[in-house]
Amino acid sequence: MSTEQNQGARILLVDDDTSLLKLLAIRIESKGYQVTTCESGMAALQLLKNNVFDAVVTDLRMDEMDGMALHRQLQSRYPALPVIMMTAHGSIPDAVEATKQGIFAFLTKPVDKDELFDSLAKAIEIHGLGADENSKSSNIVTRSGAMLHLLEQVKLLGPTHVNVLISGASGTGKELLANAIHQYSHASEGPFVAINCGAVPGELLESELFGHKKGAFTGAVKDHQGLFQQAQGGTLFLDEIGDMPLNLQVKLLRVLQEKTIRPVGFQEEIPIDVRIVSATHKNLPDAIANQQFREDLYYRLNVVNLKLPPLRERREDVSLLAQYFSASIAKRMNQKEKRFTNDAMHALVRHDWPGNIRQLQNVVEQVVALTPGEVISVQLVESALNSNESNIEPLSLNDAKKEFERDYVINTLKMAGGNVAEGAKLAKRNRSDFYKLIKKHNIDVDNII
Ligand SMILES: Nc1ncnc2c1ncn2[C@@H]1O[C@H](COP(=O)(O)OP(=O)(O)OP(=O)(O)O)[C@@H](O)[C@H]1O
Repeated sequence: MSTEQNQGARILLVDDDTSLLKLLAIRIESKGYQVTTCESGMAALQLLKNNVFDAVVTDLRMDEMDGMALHRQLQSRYPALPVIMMTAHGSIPDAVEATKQGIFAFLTKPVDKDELFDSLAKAIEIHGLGADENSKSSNIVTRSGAMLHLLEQVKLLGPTHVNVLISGASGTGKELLANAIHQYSHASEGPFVAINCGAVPGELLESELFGHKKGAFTGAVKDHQGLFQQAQGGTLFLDEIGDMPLNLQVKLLRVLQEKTIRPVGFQEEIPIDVRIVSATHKNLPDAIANQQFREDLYYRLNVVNLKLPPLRERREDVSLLAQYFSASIAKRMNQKEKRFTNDAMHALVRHDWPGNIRQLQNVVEQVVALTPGEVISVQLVESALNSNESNIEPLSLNDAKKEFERDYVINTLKMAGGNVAEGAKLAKRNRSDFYKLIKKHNIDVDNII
């Protein structure tokens, strides 16, 4: 890590030897760090209550609370905070034991300044900068500049009631961000209701969203309240909006314009007061160009667009999230929190995370479950990364083509209102060719709308 990247990193320096404290502070500040000093473990804990630090450098031998006791306190209160311990020559505890306890580095006094700078730079490279205050008010764990900027926008947007479209790859935290928008809105006391439009078959989605009357169709054995009504006075999160069938897109647009819904089989309109946050991993302008998404609906939903970066573009969040997930498991299972060795953490930070935060969460769950002691090894992390990656099998080119062709025919038929001749025209194919495609993919034309 370069000196420029250290700018702003906040170091808490603890030593009861005041002259050494001053000297070390000047040295560390000369490298571009911000240094806060204090003379006891208790004072350090007090400072940590109201300030965020990125690393702690502490003396081992101190009266009342020594460096190890301070470290134990820090470990339970701030597990992601790296601790560098300084000690007089000859009193270094067994290095293996020290690493097991999660101490980032042991330095002998008199401290070699290059060794100190190396340890600090490495600690901040691996652990990144501390989570920011802004992220604490939502459930979003982050210290990434891009994410903190997004959270600032969320704070501003929350109370405005405008529709927000979140774009980002799978597992980047779209639902969590949608929930943060809700938390910052005036309707935060109201319900937050989420639906994945891609996971519900088209024919069911309409009644899921708008509800239905008993007997409106076969299987409608009683009145059903739709999600719009369930979200009344709150927020409705429409995940994977790009997968919504075209006929429903028309209905949704009408709802957004009229601010009323009509459950299937109902005669009367019901007024609704619901804020819409939607999300997609698809490129909607492309879907519009391919006539798979309505442009007018896009502009209604996309009053403001928030883009969630993939995890590999905010690597500074990896260690924070990994420790957060490990701590959450410990809390859930009522166990002691398991810690990663420096090498294990480095392996996580270097990884590319195609499945983003959800994948990181899976890997952490896996390694925590397979670690008998308290320290998670690099070997275990590497094997979890390998097995996890091989689970995400890419489609073969042939399968991808088949999938695309099938979706294309279905969407074209939808646009043609289920009329095969019209569909063939839109696809610029003759009718018998288009029929062959319908047969090849086993598409039920009668139920296409
Ligand atoms: N910054 C974060 N801090 C803590 N947990 C997070 C964060 N981002 C995501 N998660 C967790 O990761 C998991 C995936 O997040 P989420 O469901 O919000 O992603 P998504 O983008 O909506 O995924 P998909 O596109 O697959 O629906 C969830 O368990 C969520 O709580």
